[in-house]
Amino acid sequence: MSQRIAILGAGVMGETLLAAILGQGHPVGDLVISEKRDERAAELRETYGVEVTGNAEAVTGADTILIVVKPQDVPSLLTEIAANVDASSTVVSLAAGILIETIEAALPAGVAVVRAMPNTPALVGEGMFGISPGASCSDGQLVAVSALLESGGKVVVVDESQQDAVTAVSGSGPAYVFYLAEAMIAGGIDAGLDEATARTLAAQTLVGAAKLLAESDETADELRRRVTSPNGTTAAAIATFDDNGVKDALIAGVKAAAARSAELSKP
Ligand SMILES: NC(=O)C1=CN([C@@H]2O[C@H](COP(=O)(O)OP(=O)(O)OC[C@H]3O[C@@H](n4cnc5c(N)ncnc54)[C@H](OP(=O)(O)O)[C@@H]3O)[C@@H](O)[C@H]2O)C=CC1
Ligand SMILES: O=C(O)[C@@H]1CCC=N1
Repeated sequence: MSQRIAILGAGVMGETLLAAILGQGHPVGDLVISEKRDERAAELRETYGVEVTGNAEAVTGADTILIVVKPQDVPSLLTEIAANVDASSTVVSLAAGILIETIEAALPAGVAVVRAMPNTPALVGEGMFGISPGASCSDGQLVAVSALLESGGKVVVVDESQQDAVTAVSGSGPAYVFYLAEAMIAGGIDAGLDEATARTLAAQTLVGAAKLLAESDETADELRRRVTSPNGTTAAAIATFDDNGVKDALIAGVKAAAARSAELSKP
């Protein structure tokens, strides 16, 4: 049975989800994306062959509605679509910090709501999604949302109370890794490499280390120690990081992201 999917918001994450869902083999005719700007709408039609409309039109008759606008734009969006959302629809919000109860209160009673936190590696099929069901979401609806998002990567189900932490670790996390990559590339250039070579070395090192972490039973700490020969090069680097409080600063950064996510949840 065909499932009509509406994506509301055609920014970085909206386009990422569109590409991932199409990549999973969903017929383009089952999808619709909303966009106000004519130029952007034309670009989306041309690139993906997808239907582009306004929000109210997009949600009409949609089985699954993905909300992918900025958190501050969610309340007005909900007001705009509420009358056109069918009670049998599943609404998935990917907006950081927006509570399930806020969405449920703005939509017709009984609409199934799922809060999801994605990340941008979904663009290459290696995303991470933390999802939380609302009170009206059945097990079957949650499984269907999970299967849809798996088009972009892995999915874990968490209690909504953990969403600020999920946001801080995996939602914002790719930015921390790119920050590390920036530093590895800059350090490599200072040490004598050209930029392209430094980028290749850094990128493949991050891919390889991430794969090792994902596939190994060892802790991150154990894996790090296995790279670190006594009195060797890695020991010199780690000692310098520790002297400069790098790990403490990163932990503080993750906590700041969680705190900001919690702040975004406040009315
Ligand atoms: N980017 C990321 O890594 C992640 C993002 N998210 C969440 O995803 C959501 C979107 O983020 P992101 O894609 O980065 O942001 P963007 O700003 O790139 O995209 C948001 C899009 O929504 C559009 N928009 C704004 N208001 C409306 C409206 N009323 N109807 C339809 N479209 C509208 C904007 O258009 P215009 O620019 O014209 O206003 C813009 O194209 C956020 O809530 C964020 O918290 C979550 C995890 C990771
Ligand atoms: O920075 C943000 O607020 C969004 C949520 C997680 C990643 N990007």
